Amino acid sequence: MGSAAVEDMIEASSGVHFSGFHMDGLDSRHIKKPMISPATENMHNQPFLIGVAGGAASGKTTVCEMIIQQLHDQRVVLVNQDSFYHKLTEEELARVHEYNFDHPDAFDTEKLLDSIDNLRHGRAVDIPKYDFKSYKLDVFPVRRVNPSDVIILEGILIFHDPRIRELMNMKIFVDTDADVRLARRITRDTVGKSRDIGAVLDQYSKFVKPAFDDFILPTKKYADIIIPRGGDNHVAIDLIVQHIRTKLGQHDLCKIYPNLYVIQSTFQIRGMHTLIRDSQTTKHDFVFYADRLIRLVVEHGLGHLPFTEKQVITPTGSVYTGVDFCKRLCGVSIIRSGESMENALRACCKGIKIGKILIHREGDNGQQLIYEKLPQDISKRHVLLLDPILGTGNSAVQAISLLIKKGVPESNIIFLNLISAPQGVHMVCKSFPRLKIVTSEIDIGLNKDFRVIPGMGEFGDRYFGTDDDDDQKVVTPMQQSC
Ligand SMILES: Nc1ncnc2c1ncn2[C@@H]1O[C@H](COP(=O)(O)OP(=O)(O)O)[C@@H](O)[C@H]1O
Ligand SMILES: Nc1ccn([C@@H]2O[C@H](COP(=O)(O)O)[C@@H](O)[C@H]2O)c(=O)n1
Ligand SMILES: [Mg+2]
Repeated sequence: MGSAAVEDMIEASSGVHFSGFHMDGLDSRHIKKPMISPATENMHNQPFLIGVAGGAASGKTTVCEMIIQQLHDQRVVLVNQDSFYHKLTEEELARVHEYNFDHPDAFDTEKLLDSIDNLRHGRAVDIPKYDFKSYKLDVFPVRRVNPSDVIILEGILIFHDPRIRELMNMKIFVDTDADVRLARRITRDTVGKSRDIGAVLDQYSKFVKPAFDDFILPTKKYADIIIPRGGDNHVAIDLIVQHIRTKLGQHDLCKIYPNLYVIQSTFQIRGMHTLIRDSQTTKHDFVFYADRLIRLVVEHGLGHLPFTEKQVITPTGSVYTGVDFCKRLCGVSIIRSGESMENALRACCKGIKIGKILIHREGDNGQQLIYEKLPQDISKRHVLLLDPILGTGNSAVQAISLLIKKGVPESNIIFLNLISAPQGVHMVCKSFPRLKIVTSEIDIGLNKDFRVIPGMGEFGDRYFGTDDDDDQKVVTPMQQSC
């Protein structure tokens, strides 16, 4: 994904992610509003942008219609590249059989980009309808396209321009044999568009086939998914729809960073977050609920380790085919807050070795590595890096860089935290695309003091009891019942 797209995502993804919670009943006068930038105030959810390319009559529209049908409960719009054909001059119209409709220059790509930009920023656009018979764009009535959760861009050359390609979250290439495409084209153009068969074959050999070879086929390499047999391939379409559904349920940052995992939110998890974030929660309850959440994050993180298949004999004498845990493993905690996660890791992985890293923070950027104690053979182990809060990402980057310097492959590091700020996620995921981050919630951002907001204050102080006035804190009904 391109830098412009990433910057837009940063802007949008810094916004509140309520995950099913409503503000009804809350008295807004008592809620301190975080200081947020105007860009964040205008935040919107980023649509999931899908590109569908392939030769003419390969089945692109058919595939798109099948996806849309399966996503009937979502807001999905289809934008055809055809709508952006340049208007032909009188001269071109007079000699239309010499016009190359399959060349990238036949399309008004700037206008297409402008429409996509508007849709991505939540603005409706008017798109002309293209009439294949008259070769004209019907400006009246135009088609009004509203911003949606999923935008599908379809067209023979939709992957040609890198600026459009970079905006796409998923790229599909419909791969259908040339003879099938030609046969369908002949039927479509003669029966559907009342064209003369000689002219159709002439256009095919003069323009369509060379353009396919020179411009369309070379874009196949950009596809994330290649669908052979188009609409007949129900398995591929089901998988694509499943993937889109997963992505729609995720935080915007997960759409751009495949190495970021936010554990599935439930009301239990939200309840635990509510307690640990509440400034009135007692130290005892803070530790109890933080430990519960940490355990969930640790278990989720362990799920990302490689495994080997293992068969055992059960007491009934039957064979059970399962998996064996990854053996070469260690934890590394970033002192001091990270140490709060050690017990959960020890509880899950008996006898696990745990190393420590201390990074001193001076303001935002003055990071200094003060102390490290790591297992000697760390380069041969998978490392679970522990820190409950990911803020600016500066300490995390220092710690990860140290692990890599010690010979730990980037892909062997799983960074576990409870709360992440988008700024830290961007920094870590961009710097280390092969590492995995597992977190339980992503917050709005950082305040001017680089503290995560809404956040939960100084985790280490609250967990280890080094903050003050614990006695004044009240016990809530939920704390009593759970
Ligand atoms: N799997 C298929 N089997 C039979 N006909 C198909 C299939 N997929 C598409 N078609 C037909 O082929 C023609 C071109 O399909 P379409 O989806 O419009 O392709 P494209 O959008 O790539 O030009 C249409 O008439 C369509 O009905
Ligand atoms: N006036 C026109 C405009 C375009 N074409 C052909 O349409 C093909 C693209 O449309 P698909 O739905 O098949 O993607 C392309 O091959 C153009 O040659 C046309 O024939 N007349
Ligand atoms: Mg089509």
